[in-house]
Amino acid sequence: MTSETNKASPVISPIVVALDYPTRQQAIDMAAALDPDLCRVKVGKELFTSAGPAVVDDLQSRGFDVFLDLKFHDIPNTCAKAVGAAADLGVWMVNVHASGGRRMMEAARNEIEKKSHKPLLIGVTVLTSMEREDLAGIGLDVEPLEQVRRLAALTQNSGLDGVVCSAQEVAVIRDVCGNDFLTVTPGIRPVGSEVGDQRRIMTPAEAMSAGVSYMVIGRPITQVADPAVACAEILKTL
Ligand SMILES: O=C(O)c1cc(=O)[nH]c(=O)n1[C@@H]1O[C@H](COP(=O)(O)O)[C@@H](O)[C@H]1O
Repeated sequence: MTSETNKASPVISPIVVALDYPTRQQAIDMAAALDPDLCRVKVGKELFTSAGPAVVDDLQSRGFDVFLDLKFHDIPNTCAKAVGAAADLGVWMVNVHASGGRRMMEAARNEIEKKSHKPLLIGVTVLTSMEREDLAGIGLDVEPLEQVRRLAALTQNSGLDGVVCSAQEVAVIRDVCGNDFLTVTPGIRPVGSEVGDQRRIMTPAEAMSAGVSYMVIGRPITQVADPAVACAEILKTL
């Protein structure tokens, strides 16, 4: 269900740089150091909440495809309208929490189908910061891989274009959902970089071999002395 608009995107790199900043200016400064032919960018909750939709316009006018990562999770009507508003911003990709369930995801899909610009619609499975004990804490007595597999199948059956998951789960998702179903993987950590709050991680090269469609990378690029060099170095390993 990938839209024509997105198939036409000229960027061949799988890297999506997470612009997790508190101000528009910091995000724009980082974008200025990056090449829109070598990566896409992600606007998440921190930046969107502080800078608003204008920052999406700023980044798009600089040539970047924007992944609007607001992980919508609400009743079907509210979620669908939010996804529709994201489509109206012209973003390349938008996501919802798959745990919002089939009716919520179908409503989001249907809303996008009404729009002239159709972003890729992606379901977040199990956050890459979570491991088995975190799932137990919310009442799920299951391995992350099993929960990811279940939510990926539900996401595909609800008509979405792909999932956010860890690169560790990509092989299983390809088995269950096929090669056209997109996998978007945060939790990417080059050898030697700080793991921080992430738990289910892989290096960029491992993620590439696992067959991820896109890898989301934040701090290993944005928190180093030369982000452009870090991005180029990671690309070289792929
Ligand atoms: O949807 C996401 O992008 C996302 C899902 C997930 O399961 N884990 C995850 O880390 N993310 C986002 O991916 C980015 C990862 O950033 P770093 O950990 O700094 O590389 C952050 O902006 C997270 O909000």
